[in-house]
Amino acid sequence: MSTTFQNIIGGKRQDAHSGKTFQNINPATGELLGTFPLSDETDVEAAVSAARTAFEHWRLVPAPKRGEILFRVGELLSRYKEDLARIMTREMGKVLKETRGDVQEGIDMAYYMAGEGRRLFGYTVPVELPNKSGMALRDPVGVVACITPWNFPVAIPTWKMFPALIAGNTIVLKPASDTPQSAFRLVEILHEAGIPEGVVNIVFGSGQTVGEALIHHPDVSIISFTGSTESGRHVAVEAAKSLKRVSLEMGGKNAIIVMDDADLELAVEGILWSAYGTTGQRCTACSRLIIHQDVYEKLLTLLIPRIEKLRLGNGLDEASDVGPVINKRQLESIHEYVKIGQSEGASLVIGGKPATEGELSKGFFYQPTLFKDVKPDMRIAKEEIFGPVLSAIKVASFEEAIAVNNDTKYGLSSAIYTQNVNRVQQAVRDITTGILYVNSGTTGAEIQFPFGGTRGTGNGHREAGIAGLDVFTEWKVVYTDYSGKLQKAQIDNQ
Ligand SMILES: NC(=O)c1ccc[n+]([C@@H]2O[C@H](COP(=O)([O-])OP(=O)(O)OC[C@H]3O[C@@H](n4cnc5c(N)ncnc54)[C@H](O)[C@@H]3O)[C@@H](O)[C@H]2O)c1
Repeated sequence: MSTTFQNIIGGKRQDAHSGKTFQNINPATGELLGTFPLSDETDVEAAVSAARTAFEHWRLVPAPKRGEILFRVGELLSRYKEDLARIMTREMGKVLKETRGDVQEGIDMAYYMAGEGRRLFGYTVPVELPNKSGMALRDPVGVVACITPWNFPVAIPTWKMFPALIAGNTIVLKPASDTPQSAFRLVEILHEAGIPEGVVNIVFGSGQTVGEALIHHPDVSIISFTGSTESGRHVAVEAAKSLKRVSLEMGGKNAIIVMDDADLELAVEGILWSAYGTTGQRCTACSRLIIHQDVYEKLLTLLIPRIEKLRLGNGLDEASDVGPVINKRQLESIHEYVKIGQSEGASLVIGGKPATEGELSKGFFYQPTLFKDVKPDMRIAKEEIFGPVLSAIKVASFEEAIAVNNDTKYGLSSAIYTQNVNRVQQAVRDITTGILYVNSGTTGAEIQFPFGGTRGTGNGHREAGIAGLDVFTEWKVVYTDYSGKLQKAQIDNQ
């Protein structure tokens, strides 16, 4: 059943100023799910204005009280978890167990940040003069624009909004146009939990119009962006013109290294989950498999039948392992990369085509694909494909494995399978990445740790954990001199 949705601005539901709309489609079936407002600068202006007004009272609400509201958000997300997971599976395709996990990330973040309401630690340290004190505390920054992708439609907005909210900021959320319904429901739940009107606003529309207007709006203090490196670079360049603070979480070309001493059965489990989970459409998905030459053929022999057994299907069907890709454009882009891989001389072992049998023909399904004999400088080994395509690369040594892993313009997640404790320690030292997994796949971040990557994956910020608060707060240092006289630092104590 298709429904018409509206923006939520200042607590009120509103159509786009233009009156235009766009459609929300189920990628597994092609079915129309809903119609959303195609907003423009006027809608952004209204949303930023509502957020700016709300900031003046939200920043004064004691943080423990803000935490109580976030705690209720966590409770409501738990209550509505199944509904939200089904909305998400319908609009972006990943299988139910994964969309339940996506909501769970939001629940975890709500409880974690609710607790921060009674911490938000600053610090005090001694000062150099007598009868004087000093402390550093965190101030909110103002209006935060959250620009989010479609692959984690609930988790990613919560990773941005909850730390921003606990710190006293207000929000304009612009979700991806492929997954507007999950974001809409999330904002409804925030309001049901008691988030005051105007504190969280949602505006639907394109990156080129709504996103741009947010980047350039003088009352937006921070852009918190997750998406492709190409879009993120553009956001950074545009925001730099007004010295706007930008936090970027972008693409990945993540690798699993399998050494000659690895537990190969265990490695196969991690490879399957990391490469084909979410149909390969995770920023942390494994798309490069770096295998020591002594176990190369043996590992592939174990892996191939397991890939063959993966069941493609509608994510709402509990029997499905792998859902569709997000849209036709992405399906075509993946297939283009497969053709590039073949033309570069890689050997296609399995998959390599859109899946069109029976019901699959209605949606955007792609066969789980494996290439072997891939060289590190081939495009399929260098560029983010964002689909179920894995490239197996053979290496002769541990050192070569590390070098191949690090030779990428991205740096989000890496993994190594080995039983050798010395190699583990060397990998911890030498792999340049934001996240490293030992004897596990490249996915599975937990919200209490910093999340983000090096090189083209990010711009030095991290989301989640305590580090996530740094994006949304400004340090303020307060010196109090109770000596009753002018004391000059660096002068009077010489
Ligand atoms: N590092 C991470 O934490 C992380 C997590 C998930 C996804 N990703 C990355 O996201 C990408 C997939 O998501 P996507 O296809 O939605 O990315 P995308 O860059 O196309 O879009 C992301 C968001 O940016 C908006 N946008 C696009 N152009 C814009 C512009 N000019 N100005 C402002 N906003 C603009 C889009 O409308 C969308 O809301 C992949 O590259 C993936 O690796 C990264």
